[in-house]
Amino acid sequence: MLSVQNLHQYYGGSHILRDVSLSATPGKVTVLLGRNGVGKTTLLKSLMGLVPIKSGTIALDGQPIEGRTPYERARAGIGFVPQGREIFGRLTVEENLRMGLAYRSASTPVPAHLYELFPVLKQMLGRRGGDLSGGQQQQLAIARALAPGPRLLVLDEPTEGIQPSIIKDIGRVIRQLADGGMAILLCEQYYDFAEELADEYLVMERGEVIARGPGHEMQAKGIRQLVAI
Ligand SMILES: Nc1ncnc2c1ncn2[C@@H]1O[C@H](COP(=O)(O)OP(=O)(O)OP(=O)(O)O)[C@@H](O)[C@H]1O
Repeated sequence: MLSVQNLHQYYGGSHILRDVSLSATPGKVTVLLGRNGVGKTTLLKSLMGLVPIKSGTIALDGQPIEGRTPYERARAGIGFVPQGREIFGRLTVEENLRMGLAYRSASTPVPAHLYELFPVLKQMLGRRGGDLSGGQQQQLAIARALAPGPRLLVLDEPTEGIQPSIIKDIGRVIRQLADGGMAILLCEQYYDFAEELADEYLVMERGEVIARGPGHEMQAKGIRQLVAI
């Protein structure tokens, strides 16, 4: 489904992504681990077309997308949950969800199954996004990304600053989505959460992928030590 080959990216003279290759597959959670500042967010933004790449290819179902706009990539089936959630604080929960449907017709309803995944959102439909807790905002950001029905969901550190009970709920939803056939690319620093969900893992250090393999090997390979602060 998603195939990234030999990606390089620079901010000015700084070489930020160095020959990064990875893939994400339907029905699997691919976890990207790395400490602060190794280039995870830059990689995800490159995938979404939010920052330009210098060289390399990004393909969705075999079709190159690296020349496409973020909007076109969303339409092609990629949902993005950005770091820091980027909820519209002055819009209601329902309006935030509708933003996820912006490229559909105005009468397209918010899919009801989103409220089954995140029941709290149904109770808070009229509440302003800015009045939600961090965990509720994170759930809203995930639901907004899911609203148009993506085939690949890309999440940038969804556990950052979130209370443990909501982290558990988010983990359950991610597993459920993958079991339903969605491809998931999850960028994380929280090792235990990542290990529990990973079907495949990659570790980045200074812009390079330094380790990769099946999720069940993470413990034996000592991956925790690679990302410990
Ligand atoms: N707009 C920018 N201009 C210049 N340098 C940047 C810019 N954004 C990020 N960087 C640098 O690029 C490197 C990678 O940053 P990035 O945010 O991708 O890392 P990260 O692994 O996602 O870290 P974090 O977990 O803190 O988000 C860092 O050294 C950062 O300082």
